[in-house]
Amino acid sequence: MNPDLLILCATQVEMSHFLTLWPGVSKRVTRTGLTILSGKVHEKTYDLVLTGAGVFNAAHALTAYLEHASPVLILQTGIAGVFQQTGLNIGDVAIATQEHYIHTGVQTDAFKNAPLPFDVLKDEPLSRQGIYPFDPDMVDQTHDRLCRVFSITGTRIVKGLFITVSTITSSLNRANQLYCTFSSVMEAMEGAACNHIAALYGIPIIEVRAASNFVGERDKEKWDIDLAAKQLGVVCTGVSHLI
Ligand SMILES: O=C(O)c1cccc(C(=O)CC[C@H]2O[C@@H](n3cnc4c(=O)[nH]cnc43)[C@H](O)[C@@H]2O)c1
Repeated sequence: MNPDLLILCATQVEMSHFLTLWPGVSKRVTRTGLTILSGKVHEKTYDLVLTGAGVFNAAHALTAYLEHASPVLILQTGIAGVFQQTGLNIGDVAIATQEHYIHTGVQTDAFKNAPLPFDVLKDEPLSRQGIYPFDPDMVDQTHDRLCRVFSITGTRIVKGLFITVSTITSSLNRANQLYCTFSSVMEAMEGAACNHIAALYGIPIIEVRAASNFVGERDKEKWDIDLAAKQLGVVCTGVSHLI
C-alpha cells in the first residue's frame, strides 16, 4: 500500500510526540530489523521508518522501503544541531534548501573539499561535492505552511543550507569553522543520504528539522531533545496538509 506521506527519522525518541498525537495502527519489522509504523494524520496515511542514525542506516532504510512502496511525498526529519551564529535557538525549526555531505570530494589543503572527477548521482554535477538541492517550490510551500502552523508559538521557522556529517561536531571552534565554510543553518547525520536515494527513485522529498542543541556543544545537559521532539510532532502534522 502506498501512503500519502513517508516520514524518515533516525530514532523513535525523536518521533515520540508525533506518535502520541497520531499513533501507528500497525507495525512491521523488516529482515534487517527496521521498524515501519503505519497510521493516519487526519485523513492522510503515513508510514514512519525508523532509519537509525547516520548515512549508511538512512540509505539502507530508504532503499529497502522504496523497493516495495511509492509514497506521494517523503519527509526526512529529526533533531539537529543549530549553528549558534544563525541567531536561532533550541526548539527552532529549519527547512533544508540544500544538503551537503561534507565528506564527499577530493581533499586539499582547503577546509572545503574540491569536487570529485565524476558524478556521484548520475547527471547531477553538484553531487561531485556531495551537494543535493531540494525542490525550491516544495521548500517554499513547506515554509509557508509551517509559518502558519507555528504562528502563535514564537518558534522561528527558516529555510537554509544543511550539512550532513558522519562525525558529530563537538567543539565550538570546529563549529565556527564549519559555519564560515558552509554557511549552514543546521548539522545532522542523515539528510544527504535520504535526498540521494529519493532522487534515484524519483520521489519528492523535503527535510525539516528541529534544533535540539547548538552545534559543537559537548554538554548533553544543554541539549533539549524533548523540546525538539515536541516541535517535530507539530512539523509532521503540518506537513501532512501539504499533500
Ligand atoms: O551520545 C550521546 O550522549 C547522545 C545524546 C543525544 C543524542 C545523541 C545523538 O546521537 C544525536 C545524533 C542524532 O541526532 C541528530 N543530531 C542532533 N544534533 C546533532 C548535531 O549537533 N550534530 C550532528 N547530528 C545531530 C543526528 O541526525 C543523529 O541522528 C547522542
